Amino acid sequence: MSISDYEMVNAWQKVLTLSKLEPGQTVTILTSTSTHPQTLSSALIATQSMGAIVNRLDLPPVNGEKALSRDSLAYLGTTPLTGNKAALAILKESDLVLDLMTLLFSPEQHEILKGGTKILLAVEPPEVLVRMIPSETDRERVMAASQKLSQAKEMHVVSGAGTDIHFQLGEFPAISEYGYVDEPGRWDHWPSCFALTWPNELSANGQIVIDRGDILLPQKSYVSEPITITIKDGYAISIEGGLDADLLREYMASFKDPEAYAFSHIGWGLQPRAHWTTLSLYDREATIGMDARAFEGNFLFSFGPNNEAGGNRTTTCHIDIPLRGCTVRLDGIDMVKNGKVMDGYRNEST
Ligand SMILES: O=c1ccc(O)c[nH]1
Repeated sequence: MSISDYEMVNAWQKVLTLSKLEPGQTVTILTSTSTHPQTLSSALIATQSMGAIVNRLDLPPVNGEKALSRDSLAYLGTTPLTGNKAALAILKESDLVLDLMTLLFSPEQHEILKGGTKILLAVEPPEVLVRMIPSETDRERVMAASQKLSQAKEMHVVSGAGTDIHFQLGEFPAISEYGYVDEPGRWDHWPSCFALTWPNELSANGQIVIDRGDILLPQKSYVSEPITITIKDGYAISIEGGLDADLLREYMASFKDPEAYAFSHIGWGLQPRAHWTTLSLYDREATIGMDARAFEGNFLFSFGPNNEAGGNRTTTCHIDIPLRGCTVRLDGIDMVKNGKVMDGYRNEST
């Protein structure tokens, strides 16, 4: 069901207030051909209603002829900002960038954040954004989880389907995604609400079973028969199963890049307003699947780059895979048990 302009303006005002937007600050709204018109028009109204100096920067799309999907997270690395000094200059001069285009996993994003500019990504449909307006409660839960991740030395993930994998941790920071940018230099994604980190390089070993009903992104498909992935020293060395496995293996092979089989981020979902089922109710290209990434109790892992965390691996291939029914253990303590978040750690740390 669609959302009224009034509701969407109101949602932006809540998120911008949580993001501490002040009168007189400069906001630049970054758009491209895939930007949702209602998200844009309501952002322009909300930012001006809060006294901001508002710009809009519209950039032509890139990589259309290289990517095999139109999903903005499927083909990474270069963006319309690559080599575009004038566009970088306006964004670096802004206090807040509303990214309605998708800069994620780009070197330009880091360059903009370094100077203290805040970036908030928002590319899901308006009704999804309004259903998951972030809250300070979301932030508290995610911060507690990412604190546990930042203190842990090892993550062990198991499931009844046969997943049994160990990751060593500590080389990279823990990231908290809670949907608003309340500190200078912060990046976040509305909607989200999950904690993640990256495994130490070459440290992942074991197997992951993507079970029936688990989700592949950007494929936006629910796996119909299990896919078994063998992991050795940080890389997927085999991807076996039925048609879903063949499709995943062929898609990753099309990038002709051995780094596509390395791990990107690992973590778990904490958003009670996100649902595993939502993807089954949307046309494939109508969403980037944030319900799948954020639903409470998932184990979200991904293949691809680690430059987002400060690593030196960049690859244009990025696959996000949220699993149900896993137990995620940090240094022997269950953070998620059979797909249910154990919030006890929140009481300990807050
Ligand atoms: O918000 C996001 C979206 C995609 C991703 O891979 C990480 N975080």
